[in-house]
Amino acid sequence: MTESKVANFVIDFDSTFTQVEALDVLCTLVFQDEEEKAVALKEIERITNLAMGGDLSFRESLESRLAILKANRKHIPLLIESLRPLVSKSFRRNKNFLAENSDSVYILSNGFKEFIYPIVKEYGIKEEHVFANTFEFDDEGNITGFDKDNILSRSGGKPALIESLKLEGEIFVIGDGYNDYEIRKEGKANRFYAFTENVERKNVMDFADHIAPSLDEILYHNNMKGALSYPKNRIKILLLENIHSRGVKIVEEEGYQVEVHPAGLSEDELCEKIKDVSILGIRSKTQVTKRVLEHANRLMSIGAFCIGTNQIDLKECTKRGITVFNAPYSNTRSVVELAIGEMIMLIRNLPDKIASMHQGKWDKSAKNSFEVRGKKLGIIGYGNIGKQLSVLAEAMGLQVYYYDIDERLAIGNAIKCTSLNEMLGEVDIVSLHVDGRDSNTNIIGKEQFDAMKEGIIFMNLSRGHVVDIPELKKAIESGKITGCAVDVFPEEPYSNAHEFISELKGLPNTILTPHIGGSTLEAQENIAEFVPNKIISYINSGSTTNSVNFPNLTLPKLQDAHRFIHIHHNKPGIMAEINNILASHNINVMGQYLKTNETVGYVITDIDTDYNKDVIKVMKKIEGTIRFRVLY
Ligand SMILES: NC(=O)C1=CN([C@@H]2O[C@H](COP(=O)(O)OP(=O)(O)OC[C@H]3O[C@@H](n4cnc5c(N)ncnc54)[C@H](O)[C@@H]3O)[C@@H](O)[C@H]2O)C=CC1
Ligand SMILES: O=C(O)C(=O)COP(=O)(O)O
Repeated sequence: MTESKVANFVIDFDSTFTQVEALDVLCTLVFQDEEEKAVALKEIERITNLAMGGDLSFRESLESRLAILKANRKHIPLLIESLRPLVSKSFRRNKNFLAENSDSVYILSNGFKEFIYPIVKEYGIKEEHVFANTFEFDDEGNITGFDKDNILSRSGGKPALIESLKLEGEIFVIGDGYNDYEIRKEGKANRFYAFTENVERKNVMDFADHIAPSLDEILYHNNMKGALSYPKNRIKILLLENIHSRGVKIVEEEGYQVEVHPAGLSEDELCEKIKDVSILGIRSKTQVTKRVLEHANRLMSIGAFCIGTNQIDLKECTKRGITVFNAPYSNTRSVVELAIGEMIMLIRNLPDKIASMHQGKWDKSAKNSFEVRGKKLGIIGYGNIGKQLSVLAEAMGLQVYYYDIDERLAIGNAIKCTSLNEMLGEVDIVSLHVDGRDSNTNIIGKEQFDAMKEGIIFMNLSRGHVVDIPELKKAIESGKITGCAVDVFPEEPYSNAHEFISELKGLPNTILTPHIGGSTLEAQENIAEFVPNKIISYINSGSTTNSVNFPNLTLPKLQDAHRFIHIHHNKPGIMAEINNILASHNINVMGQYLKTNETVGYVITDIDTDYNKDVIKVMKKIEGTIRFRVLY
């Protein structure tokens, strides 16, 4: 980062200050007929791109575009109205910066002053700092051409104009087009920022001194105070395991640098990839181990786009001040529906019957086929999924029993069991819905299968390692289990391209599914909306609502204040130290929030915006500090 110094910012208008090309918008206002409009727009866009890419002289392009347009003076106010809401987001955000630095901000455009100035003046930009072409009109107000004496109506006009201004100090050009780069090429500017918030032109970006996806990035690059404490484009998010496009869109719109992978990554691959990643998005497959976290120099947050978080070393994340969020309810219903469907299929022997039909065998018989109505269902793990299954099963006439290691209230007429083995000896169908904590490894093994009633139906849609697979196989082969559904396995293939290997393959009346309990489009879309919003809220405000490993703090929106976020190892005295430091720096505290868990303390302090910045260094040095950041 360079030291702050007075520089002149020379800013392009079309597709830089605004998100669009103004003449394209004018076209949509002039042509009422949709077909005519589409043809004209296409032609104008083609010509604009040729000129922007440096393949057509600017004057030729301007003449051709105005000739196609046949616009009139009366269209100009309409154009201004249309452009006003289309000012680029980062320019809107940094309105104060533009106004406060109006002495050194210039607009340099090959567009037209008649519509440019009314837009930019609202951002404090001075009229005498706006350089652009001007229209010529006939007596009826029709736009017939442009002032050909204006240097900006010629190719190479921008460098020539900058030279004529004889500006003092450095000149930084911000633009999306080749003609903006030309100013730098001709040696009339010190730096060219290719502005890519609205369009990315490769042949412009290739020449840039710096590629800037937003004005925030340019201000940050120059150590100047903009609207954001940290430019969003510097936040890299890596999304693995085919996360629904809705989630990708949300983080793209937030302005993050997004990298997407359809499958999971191995530990080695992830160790390499994670180095410059600030946010990681995964599903149930990716193992975020201690070793991965040791490589995660910049990681602030992990989004598990699923329910289970046993694939993440949560303790290590907490120690490192990395927040973890999941989607605790979004696929609950999908799992429950699959469990209901499967228990009906199994009790009717459908997996075997279906297989026989495909082999040409017609086996019409009621032997070993039953209704689920009136049967006893035992649910192990009476959490969100277990409870919802309880409600639906009861509605179908099953008698529900449940067993949970924690105190869980019965829903409806469900019967709570205090002993797992006793419950297993009572029920006709058993369904596992525990979480995947390590201590749940093989909780269903020989002893539990032995305790089950003869002819039981067994389902596991929770985690693979909770069942002893060789023992399950024996129980199926012995006929103790007459129907079995397994959705989750101790070893699952890395991606759809890898083979599924399991000793459960080929067993009678056994449904094997590829961990799809939560794989419905509804669930995936809900998850993809829920998790990014939690992470974005954490990044923007520090809120940790619903975090699975951090003390949960829901924070008010930051207004006219700076926010200090201090994460530290939970040991006595740190809070007092923070407050002593704030007091000794004469800092006016406007609000303070603290929450701890057994590992970390999370302290948020909102302070008056005018403060001695030395305090930041001192806060970072407090012994036990894991992370410190400032938001505004
Ligand atoms: N197949 C799939 O695609 C999906 C699988 N899942 C799995 O289902 C699990 C459960 O999900 P939720 O119900 O939302 O979680 P939850 O956390 O609401 O419920 C889990 C319940 O299991 C209980 N429990 C934990 N260990 C136990 C044990 N040894 N014996 C008895 N009870 C025990 C807990 O006390 C808790 O009440 C998730 O953790 C995940 O691993 C979740 C979604 C989709
Ligand atoms: O939500 C969960 O815990 C699941 O097991 C679903 O995982 P998935 O997103 O399908 O990899």
